This record gives sequence, structure tokens and C-alpha cells, in this order.
Amino acid sequence: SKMKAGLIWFNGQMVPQEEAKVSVLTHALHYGTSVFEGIRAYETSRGPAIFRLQEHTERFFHSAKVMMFELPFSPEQINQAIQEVVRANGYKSCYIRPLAWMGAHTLGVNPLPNNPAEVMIAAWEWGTYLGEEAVRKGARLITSSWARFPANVMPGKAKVGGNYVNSALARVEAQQAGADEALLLDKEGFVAEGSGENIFFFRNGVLYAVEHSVNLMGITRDSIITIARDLGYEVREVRATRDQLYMADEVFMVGTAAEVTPVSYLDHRAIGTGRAGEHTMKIRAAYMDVVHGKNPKYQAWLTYVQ
Ligand SMILES: Cc1[nH+]cc(COP(=O)(O)O)c(CN[C@@H](CCC(=O)O)C(=O)O)c1O
Repeated sequence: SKMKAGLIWFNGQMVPQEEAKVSVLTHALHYGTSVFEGIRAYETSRGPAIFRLQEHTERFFHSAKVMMFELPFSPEQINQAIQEVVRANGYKSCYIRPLAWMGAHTLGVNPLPNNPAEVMIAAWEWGTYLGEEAVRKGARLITSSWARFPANVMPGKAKVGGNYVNSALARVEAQQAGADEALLLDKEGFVAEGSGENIFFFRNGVLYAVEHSVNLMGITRDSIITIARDLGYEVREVRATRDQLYMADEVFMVGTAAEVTPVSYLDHRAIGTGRAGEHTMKIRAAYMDVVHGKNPKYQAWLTYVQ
């Protein structure tokens, strides 16, 4: 594969990526029965620091609980393994992907005979998720014809592999339409989230976070609400419509991979001046300081890899 993930933690052992293989009879390969996390480690003056490791590992176990997967490792063992993957590969910064999946015991639709789940943790160097251009000039979004799944269709609060077919379809549609990313609405037509990000918007100096509803409870969203309030912004959590975003002064997306990405166009309408918003870039700068260990107020969010 063209991906360079080096050493991978595979069911408790560090193995070279070429040896980290599964059977084609793996349940998760057929039915999307896996759960995963997306975590970033950033370079700091004290070495690599993993951002909000505890919260990610907690969500990883919650996702497994939703699917009734038995993880044969404790949260502490996973925390240690995540740090080991960063350390063993000598990464200064990287994107970390824990994955737990239903293995190759049975292929009936019921996944549970494949318990306990198999677990791996890989990491690779991943730059700006939507590209430097999208950060500098703002990403161009279109509203996808694929809606976000209702809460009684898929468990959107869990990061389940199968959920990302919805995201993949929306992302392909956006990119084939010449946009950078898709905005997904919920079944009532209210704004849900991006294919891999949560949505914020500014209007008349107030910052609005789209409420959780059917969306993933983003850790970056939570961090940005705290950081924005500390910067003195009033932050409200609201239900929003696509035309409310059209009228916004600024729109931006947040996620572990996306970090803080400004949105300059939505459905061919300029957002504000059609450029990366001023408050957005201020919040992005503050977030990047925090994750790089430059803001002492947020040291508790960082786990330094010694
Ligand atoms: C649907 C969705 N919504 C919101 C978020 C933001 O959540 P958080 O990372 O906790 O702030 C993510 C993370 N998307 C992950 C996977 C991206 C991918 O391409 O895969 C990520 O950002 O790592 C989502 O997948």
C-alpha cells in the first residue's frame, strides 16, 4: 500500500505494517462491523504530545459498547499502546488510528460470535486534512443529496466503520461536483455535520455550534467551545438550517483531522466576504497553539510521549 504506517500495534504486539494482515473472511470487511478513533499527536518543545488521549480512548470504548464488541484490553492498555505506536515509529507528529473489528470466526450477519474483537493501532504522518488551500482561502462546500442517517437508523454517536459509507457517498458527491467537502443535513433538513467534521458559524459576533442531535460528539468541537469562550466569545449551541449558514458572517468546520477549517462558499454562495473568516482564523491560531503545547492553560489536554 502507498500508505506509510511503519510499526503497527496488532492485538498487543508491535509488527511491521506488511505483517499486520487479516483474512478476507473478516466479518468487518463484509459488514462494516468495526469501531475506530482518529487522534492527533503534535510536535511540542517537549516532544510529541497526544491531544485529549483520555477522551478519545473513552469514546473508543463507548463505540465498542454500542456494538457490543468485547475489547480484550483495558483503556489504560490502549492508552499505553497508543503512546507506544508514536514512540516506536519516532514520529514528531502524526495521526493515530485505533481500530477494533469483528474477525474471521463466522460470517453470519450477527457479528457477536466473532467476539472478542481484534484491535490494532496504526499511525502515520497526515498533514492538512482538506489541504493548505482550503485553510488559506476557505473550503468550498456543497450540501450533499445524502442526508445524515437518523438516530434510529445508525448509531451516529459511535465511530462505527459502517457509518462512514454515508460519509464516503457524500464526500465523493462533493468532490465530483468540484467542491472540497460535503455538508450533510438531517432527515428534517436541518444542518447536521460534514462528512468528517462538526460545524460552527458566526453571526453578529456570536459563535454558534450546531447542537449534537444525530451528529458525532466531536472532541474538537468540545475543545473549540472552551477555547472560544476563553477568548471572550459568546458561544451558543443551536439547531441550524442551511439558509442560516448562507446568511452567516463566517462558517468553519472542526475535527481531529480537519482541525479548524474555514468555509468560504456553501452551495455556490459566498459566506461573508467569501474568504476565510477573521474570527475563524483567530480561533484556528489559538487551537494550534493549544495542541502544540504553547498555551499553559490547556496542559491537561496533552499527553507527552517520552
Ligand atoms: C462524522 C464526524 N463528525 C465529526 C467529527 C469530529 O470529531 P472529533 O475528531 O472528535 O473532533 C468526525 C471525526 N472524523 C475523524 C475521521 C476522519 C476520516 O477521514 O476518517 C477525524 O477527524 O479523525 C467525524 O467523522
